Amino acid sequence: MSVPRRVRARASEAGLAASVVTGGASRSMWCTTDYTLLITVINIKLAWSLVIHSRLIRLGRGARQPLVVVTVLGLVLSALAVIQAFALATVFSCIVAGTPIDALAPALVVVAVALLVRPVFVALRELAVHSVAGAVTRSVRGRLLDAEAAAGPLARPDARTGTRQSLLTDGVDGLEPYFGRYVPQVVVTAVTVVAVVTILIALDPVVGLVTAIIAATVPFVPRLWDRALQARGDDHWSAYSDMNADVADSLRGMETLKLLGATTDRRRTLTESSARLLHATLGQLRLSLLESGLTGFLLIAGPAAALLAAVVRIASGDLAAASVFTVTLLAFEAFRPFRELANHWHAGYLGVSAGGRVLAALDGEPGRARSVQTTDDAPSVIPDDEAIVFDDVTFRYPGAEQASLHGFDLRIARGSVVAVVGPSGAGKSTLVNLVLGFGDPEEGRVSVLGHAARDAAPGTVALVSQDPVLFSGTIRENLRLVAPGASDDDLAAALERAHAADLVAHGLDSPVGDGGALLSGGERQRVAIARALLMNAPIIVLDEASSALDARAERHVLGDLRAATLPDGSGVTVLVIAHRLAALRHVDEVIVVDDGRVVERGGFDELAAGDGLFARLLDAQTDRVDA
Ligand SMILES: Nc1ncnc2c1ncn2[C@@H]1O[C@H](COP(=O)(O)OP(=O)(O)OP(=O)(O)O)[C@@H](O)[C@H]1O
Repeated sequence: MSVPRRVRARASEAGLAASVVTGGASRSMWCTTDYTLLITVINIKLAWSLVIHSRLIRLGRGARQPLVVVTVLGLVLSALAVIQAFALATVFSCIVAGTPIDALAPALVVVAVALLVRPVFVALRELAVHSVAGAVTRSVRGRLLDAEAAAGPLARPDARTGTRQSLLTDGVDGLEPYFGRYVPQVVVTAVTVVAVVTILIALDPVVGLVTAIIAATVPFVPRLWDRALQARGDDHWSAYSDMNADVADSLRGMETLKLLGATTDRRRTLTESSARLLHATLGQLRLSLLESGLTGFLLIAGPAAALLAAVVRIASGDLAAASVFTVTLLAFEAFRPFRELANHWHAGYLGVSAGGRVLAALDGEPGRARSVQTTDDAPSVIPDDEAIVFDDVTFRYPGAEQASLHGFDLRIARGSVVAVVGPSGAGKSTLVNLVLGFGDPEEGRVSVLGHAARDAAPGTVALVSQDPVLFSGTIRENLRLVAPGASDDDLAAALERAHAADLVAHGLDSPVGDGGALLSGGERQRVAIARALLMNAPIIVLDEASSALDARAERHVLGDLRAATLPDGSGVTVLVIAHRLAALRHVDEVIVVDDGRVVERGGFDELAAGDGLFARLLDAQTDRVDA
């Protein structure tokens, strides 16, 4: 393989074959160039498809612009490094050739400028990396939270809180280095390697080819362990999120564990999950070190092989001796981006392990697996005066063998106050979940104000549960959550309607504590009822929401809710699930549910006077009170 004389001449003249590979190049050289470029392009394509996980790339769509900026800045830094290498090679060649010191000035100025501007671009790139990280985490975390909210509590009943929390925090954070550093570096590496190898081929095809072959091998090394590394990454993430879930469970249930005398057993569980995490971390580390060792060897072997090839070519007279500096420094630059990429490799794998789970959580966005609900297709035949309609509904929880509701029919008129009662496990909470649109029936339809429940506009149904969630902050902040524009008078009025005047007297600025810990159970429930009233929702569902109040207060709250109206003057529909039946004396209708079906319905007095399930449940409670 001969090198064009013209190229050799130039290389010997300046120590720099530098830039020019022109039309005068021989056919054999072009063949070599084509071949090398082909290898490099295949290499880039493979590296891209194997190193970059295309499904994961979708997660970075919120950060396209800063990603481009980081990549461009990375390319500028690489270009500076190559220019600096050229200038240094010129300096060395001139020194060796005994060129007067004045002639070195331009090259020294280039080196000085490159050294001076480099930190500026490094700083700019760091800022851009943080923008990518911020944009990716904001967008992915937002989408995950939306998916969580849309899925509702029934979608992933077996998902542990700590596991979901890990995904939302550390899992999303794991994507930061993947997108901020690893992905742009893959592009920078690919472009730099192609550019530097092309220049080396122009200098000397043999040296260029040797560099190209070793450079093409580097991205394949981690591929040898790809599956194992990914499996170890998955193990590591599972162990990590399981341990977090165990810690979260333990913290939440600390008092219960203490009262049950189960702290020792719990400690053992935590020790075991820590040991599993340590084992998974060490396993991943061992494999990473092995892979880093081999990659590191290739990164040293690459420039060394290029230097060796250059020495052989110089010895055979095919390359000017002065070119040795250019070849060596450029060969080093061809492998430098790989070194940076290798540093981010670990981050890349973390991102891949976490990203896979993030994608799984986002699968089917907005997040709810649908079953057979057909309301969309069927024209609505819901009369205007009906707020909630269950039309021959059969519902089964995901994975459950038995249906929890079968052939369930129920029509609740707008503005009415209706109670649903029944023994434990009858299906009352299931009914509430379906009204809230958290699940889809296997058969039949659930409609809320004429729409499929799952399509009801946000704010249509206000739920107050037995153990409502209050957020750390003041009473005012908790109420303003649903009515940001409400005045203090509005807040106080809502609290009074929820029979929480004592809390008004206390002051709206009173802190409620973590999860409402500074309030009693009854106070928490009343604040939650006031919050539901402030929502101005046309339907309010109280699921054992007044269970912590005394019987008189519970009766009063329910009585007041009868009078609740919306801003347009229409009445609020109230669905009450209650165990304390005596408190339901003034509701419009009582629906009695048993074994997933409506078994009785009617007025309180009518059912109480009968001999059905309601009368038996009422008798049982009266007997208990009498006893
Ligand atoms: N997430 C779930 N997965 C599977 N089955 C469930 C799930 N939640 C409830 N069930 C089952 O559905 C049936 C109805 O439960 P539901 O919670 O609706 O009863 P309930 O009337 O509200 O009972 P309680 O008064 O004790 O709260 C029960 O057999 C229960 O075991």
